Amino acid sequence: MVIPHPPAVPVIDLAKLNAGEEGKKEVVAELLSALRNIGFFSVINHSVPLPLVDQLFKTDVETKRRIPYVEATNTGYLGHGQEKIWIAHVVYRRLNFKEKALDCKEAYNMPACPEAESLIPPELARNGIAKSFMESCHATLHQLLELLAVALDIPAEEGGETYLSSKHSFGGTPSILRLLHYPPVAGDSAESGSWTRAGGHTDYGSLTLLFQSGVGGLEALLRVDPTAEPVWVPVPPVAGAIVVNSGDLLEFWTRGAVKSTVHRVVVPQEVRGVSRYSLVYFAQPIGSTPLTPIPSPLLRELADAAASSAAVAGFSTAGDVAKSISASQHLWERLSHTQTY
Ligand SMILES: O=C(O)CCC(=O)C(=O)O
Ligand SMILES: [Fe+2]
Repeated sequence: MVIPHPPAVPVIDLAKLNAGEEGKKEVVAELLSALRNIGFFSVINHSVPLPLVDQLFKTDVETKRRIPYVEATNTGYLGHGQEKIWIAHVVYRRLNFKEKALDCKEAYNMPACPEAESLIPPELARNGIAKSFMESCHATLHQLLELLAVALDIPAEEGGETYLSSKHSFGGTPSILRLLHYPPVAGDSAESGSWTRAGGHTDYGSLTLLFQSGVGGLEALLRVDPTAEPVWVPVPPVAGAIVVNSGDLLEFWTRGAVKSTVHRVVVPQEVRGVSRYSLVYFAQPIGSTPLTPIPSPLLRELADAAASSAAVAGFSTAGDVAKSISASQHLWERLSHTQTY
């Protein structure tokens, strides 16, 4: 469906945090509204050094290929067609999209924790590139989780501002940093229907931080009536920005008040013949973290309405998975449906 004025993905300027309490209030409100509405936003004036992003984009394919994929840790290299990400998502299946394509991409997953240095290729371990990048992603993750905790008004006796960030240690979690390369597409092959860059899916963790090269194609599914044609909103590259989206765990923890938005990567006409690179930091909490609701008065107020509308719209992953499982059980369950080999 083409809608005349699709909503734009909000851009949140973290520099406002330097403008005292008023600035912080504004950012907190923008963050919650973006997560509640589309589940995607871009942040500018963050503290992740951009030269590191460029260095990681340039990682040589041979370097990545040398480290084979290991299912038990979800790390290493996956080549073209080895992932078919769309099929894992129960909500997506229910929408009955025709897309059953393989993902035409290569992915290289690194554990996003300091103790995993032996799994980081020497080229990226040298000069501490990978480690510095992960540390700065982690610091931004904490900053965003603390702003979200403020937005949700979590009481101090429950952990307050650090309720969410304290569950996301640096190390000791299955968080990963993923280097993605989508090869150039020739002619009309993108329309053949047998493959896509990344099929529609939700992310399995809490928040995802994504850095895109200047090449577009990422799209978020707008939550509309599931019986109508889906509406995809472009998530365009914004120079120097991080794209942030909510994953399944935030949907569980907020009882559906924040959704885990379905997204995909397509090949717009203007970027055919061009490689696309992205870097994705998939944040996961400590594996044993339960999927129980965040203690928040605001969420309690929203819970009933959100639960019933989510159930009606059929967009709730929360309703599809037993709530008694832990964050890592959810992750491994989702991963087990993703690989094609
Ligand atoms: O490459 C992108 O822009 C998005 C990739 C993505 O959504 C994923 O790997 O989960
Ligand atoms: Fe994703």
